[in-house]
Amino acid sequence: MTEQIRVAVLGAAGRMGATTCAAVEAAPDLTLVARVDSSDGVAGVGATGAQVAVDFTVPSVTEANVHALLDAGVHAVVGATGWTDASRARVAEHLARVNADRPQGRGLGVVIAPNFGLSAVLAMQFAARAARYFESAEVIELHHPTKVDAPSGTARHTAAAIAAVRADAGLGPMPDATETGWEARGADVDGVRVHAVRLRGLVAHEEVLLGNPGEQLVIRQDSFDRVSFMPGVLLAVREVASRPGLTVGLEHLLDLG
Ligand SMILES: NC(=O)C1=CN([C@@H]2O[C@H](COP(=O)(O)OP(=O)(O)OC[C@H]3O[C@@H](n4cnc5c(N)ncnc54)[C@H](OP(=O)(O)O)[C@@H]3O)[C@@H](O)[C@H]2O)C=CC1
Ligand SMILES: O=C(O)C1=N[C@H](C(=O)O)C[C@H](O)C1
Repeated sequence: MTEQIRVAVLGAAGRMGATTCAAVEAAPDLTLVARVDSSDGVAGVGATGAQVAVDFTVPSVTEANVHALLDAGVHAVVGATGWTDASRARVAEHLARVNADRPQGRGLGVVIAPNFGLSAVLAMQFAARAARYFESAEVIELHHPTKVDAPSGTARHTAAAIAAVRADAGLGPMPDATETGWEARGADVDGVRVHAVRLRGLVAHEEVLLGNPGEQLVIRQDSFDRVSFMPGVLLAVREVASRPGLTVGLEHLLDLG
């Protein structure tokens, strides 16, 4: 029999949490040992024997959950949004501290992925690859109307990557003659405009528009069902223990990073 990885799911009653519980239960090498909801709190996860916890909670609690998991000696796979450079840096610093006290080769790992869907990861990669060749770039994310945060974590990550590539290539600000009505031009993420659509019937979708004189490149991905995120989530659950420290983005587990 293959060695089982014991998994806890935080936010288990939510849309992604419930889908993750089903995927873990269906995986022959994983055992679901805890379903943690908002009424339970994260404190008891260590006592469940979980080796890895998957966090699909909400932006307001996910960072605190990760710190509690690290204090309990549990690896973390994080899909919840709301992460910033500062909160990621605090987790990296916490990891360095706990791992200094752990035996060689037994360090804790945290994988934070703004999007576990292969189509989304590839769209972000393609957009970053293309960004240096275009004068203009804008991001449109489209989601179900029950989503609490905007713009999406994926769109922020996409825009930040485009901005980094543009800066590296020495591209200046994008052409934009707007003088009035800035509220209609979307959020500014590192100088890249990001537009958020909330529409009944949608799940999770993103378009990156790249423009030059006389031409346009559109990169689009669609997650029609939350099962699309599960291969990425399960990959991270299986890999996190062999990646001590902080990993941001599923691309690094797919050898795309
Ligand atoms: N990385 C990725 O690939 C993806 C990321 N996401 C992200 O995942 C997150 C969850 O999305 P979704 O499932 O749609 O949202 P839901 O609102 O359906 O689920 C969130 C769940 O977390 C629970 N929760 C809140 N606080 C706690 C807590 N302290 N401990 C345990 N559980 C808690 C909520 O319970 P209650 O309702 O009782 O408060 C709820 O059941 C979002 O940030 C979303 O953006 C979504 C899809 C893919
Ligand atoms: O809330 C969602 O649904 C999603 N959230 C993530 C995000 O904000 O990027 C990932 C995906 O877009 C679905």
